[in-house]
Amino acid sequence: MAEQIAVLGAGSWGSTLANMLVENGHDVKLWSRNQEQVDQLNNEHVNPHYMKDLVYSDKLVATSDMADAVKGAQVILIVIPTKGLRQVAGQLNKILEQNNQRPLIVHATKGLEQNTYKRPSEMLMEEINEENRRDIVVLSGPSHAEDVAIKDMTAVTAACANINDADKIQKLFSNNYFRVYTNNDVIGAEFGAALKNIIAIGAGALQGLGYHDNARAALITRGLAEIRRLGVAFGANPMTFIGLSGVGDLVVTATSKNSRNWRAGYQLGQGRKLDDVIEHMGMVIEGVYTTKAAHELSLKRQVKMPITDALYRVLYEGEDIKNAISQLMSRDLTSEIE
Ligand SMILES: NC(=O)C1=CN([C@@H]2O[C@H](COP(=O)(O)OP(=O)(O)OC[C@H]3O[C@@H](n4cnc5c(N)ncnc54)[C@H](OP(=O)(O)O)[C@@H]3O)[C@@H](O)[C@H]2O)C=CC1
Ligand SMILES: O=C(CO)COP(=O)(O)O
Repeated sequence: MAEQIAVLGAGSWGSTLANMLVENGHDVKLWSRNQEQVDQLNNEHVNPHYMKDLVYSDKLVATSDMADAVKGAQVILIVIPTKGLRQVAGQLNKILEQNNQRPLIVHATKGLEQNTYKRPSEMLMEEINEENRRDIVVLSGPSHAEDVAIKDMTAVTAACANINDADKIQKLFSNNYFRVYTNNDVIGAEFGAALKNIIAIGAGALQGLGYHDNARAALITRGLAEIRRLGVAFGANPMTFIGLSGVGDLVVTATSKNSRNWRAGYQLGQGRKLDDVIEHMGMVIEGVYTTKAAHELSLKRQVKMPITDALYRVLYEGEDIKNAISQLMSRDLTSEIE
């Protein structure tokens, strides 16, 4: 059945999902704060800054008026980088209050908030009144926008404490190339999504420095061990980390040139400066900010995250990457299984 869906955020992922939802037969309004981008999407059906090869459906309606996007929507999908999420959610809350609206809210944001270390669903629950929302659904998993745009086979997770809401999102989003599984572990899905970006930067850096397959496999495996450790300390189900929003997303991000986090790491490995890498990416590199949040959180919770700590020193304290790698490799020898 066709649903009315609002998508907030017209970057790479938001605009690609909005287009896919139109092709799934839904009535979709895509909100962007940028009027020029809205005009390009409506008139030329392109979004060249974010998705240079995608021609969008002429049934997709873009708008820079959030109230217009949201009016009457039964489902609202939020695809805003972590840094802007609270502000957009606050704006949305005012509109929902005025309309007396109670939609199902889904987000696809992958990060942790600076200083508070909150997960995206926690930020959304704080910013959007309980009377104006149901449980939050997390859409996560190995899903580069570039692959979904060309209808490559993709499988993701819809996680929600209320499994009926996860089921609803599973049905709305799934099609013959995009398969959605459900999970009730929101904490695990969000920690997996946020923390894999740190490891992806590390994997790119290793490649930029000239390391090979063994190094990448070691980083991914031991990276997953520390992602799971932090997630479980906050109540995540350890099984989630061997699922799509765990190892699945880690593998795709840590092995693909489509990943902005991997590309950032690669350039750092090749000797470029962080500010320069951020400036030239033109899209969000969530892992840079999540490294700081996760490093601080791991100290606070006394959870060992040696790879995250090494990357923190490289990104925020100017340590040479090669030194950080030697330090990692010369730590006390330990058991693989805790
Ligand atoms: N790209 C991908 O393949 C995937 C991305 N994700 C996650 O989705 C989230 C969004 O990523 P992605 O779409 O790739 O990011 P992009 O950098 O491609 O786009 C970000 C979008 O968010 C908008 N935006 C940023 N801050 C604000 C704000 N304060 N108010 C309003 N709009 C804002 C930007 O607007 P403007 O252009 O005006 O700056 C832009 O439209 C991230 O957390 C990412 O990790 C998840 C799965 C896949
Ligand atoms: O989360 C993603 C794919 O699942 C996107 O990763 P990047 O942000 O590294 O491009």
